[in-house]
Amino acid sequence: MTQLLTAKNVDVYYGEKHAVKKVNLNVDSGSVNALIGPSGCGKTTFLRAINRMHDMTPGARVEGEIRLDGQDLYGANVDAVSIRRRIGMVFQKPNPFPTMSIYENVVSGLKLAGVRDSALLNEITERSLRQAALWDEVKDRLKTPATGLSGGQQQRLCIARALAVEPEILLMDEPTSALDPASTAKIEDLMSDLKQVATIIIVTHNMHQAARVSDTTSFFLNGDLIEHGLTDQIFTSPKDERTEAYVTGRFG
Ligand SMILES: Nc1ncnc2c1ncn2[C@@H]1O[C@H](COP(=O)(O)OP(=O)(O)OP(=O)(O)O)[C@@H](O)[C@H]1O
Repeated sequence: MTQLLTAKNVDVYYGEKHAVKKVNLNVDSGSVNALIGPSGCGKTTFLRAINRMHDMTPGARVEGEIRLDGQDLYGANVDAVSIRRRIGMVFQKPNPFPTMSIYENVVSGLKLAGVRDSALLNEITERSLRQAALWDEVKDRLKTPATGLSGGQQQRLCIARALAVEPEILLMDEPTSALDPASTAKIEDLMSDLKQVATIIIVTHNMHQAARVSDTTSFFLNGDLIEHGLTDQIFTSPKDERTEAYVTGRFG
């Protein structure tokens, strides 16, 4: 495996608030990486730094270096929109475009990028919906409103929409926290297939989920990355006593 993403001395501030402190992290391509830690420890803040979402947050500031395939994502001539095409995101609450059909949701990013060839759009729609394990459930109603889907189906649609533009990395911010157990299980089952097409970084509150789906785990506390390692090691033989206290449920 090759290192796809490298974060070096990353700090994130909201005004005076120092939310992420000197974080160093390397992510291999083709892996699932979980970010865990108690509420407010900076997981989401770090995740959003990776695809420059803080560019849109008034008062937020990112320092340090984040590289994708060697390219400095905060470099002078780098366009944030092109970064978000290479690093897609799925949010906590499913957010399909409410006025669009299932099909239009999936192809929205491609259309923005100027793709007009309908055979190609159809082909990518099927491929993306299959990758998100939704194709069989929606193939006969692609032109119906996305809002007619269940919450779990809407979240898989959002995964398909993110995959359609073939991102190298997919960021997932607590993607199952608004879903029922059956929908959660479906998305967890998807992870090992998804990592064949995109490297995944997932924020989760659910330690069982991190243990089930990820290859590596990073434990955050008060903005510091306390420990990063193979998920098995983090859960069975953590090196730092704070990690141990957290993964054994003593706080958080
Ligand atoms: N837009 C913002 N403006 C100011 N402070 C913020 C903002 N967003 C987050 N924070 C603060 O930054 C810190 C880190 O928040 P963050 O959302 O990254 O934590 P988290 O680990 O993802 O928490 P949770 O698990 O509850 O989602 C918290 O103290 C939070 O209150």
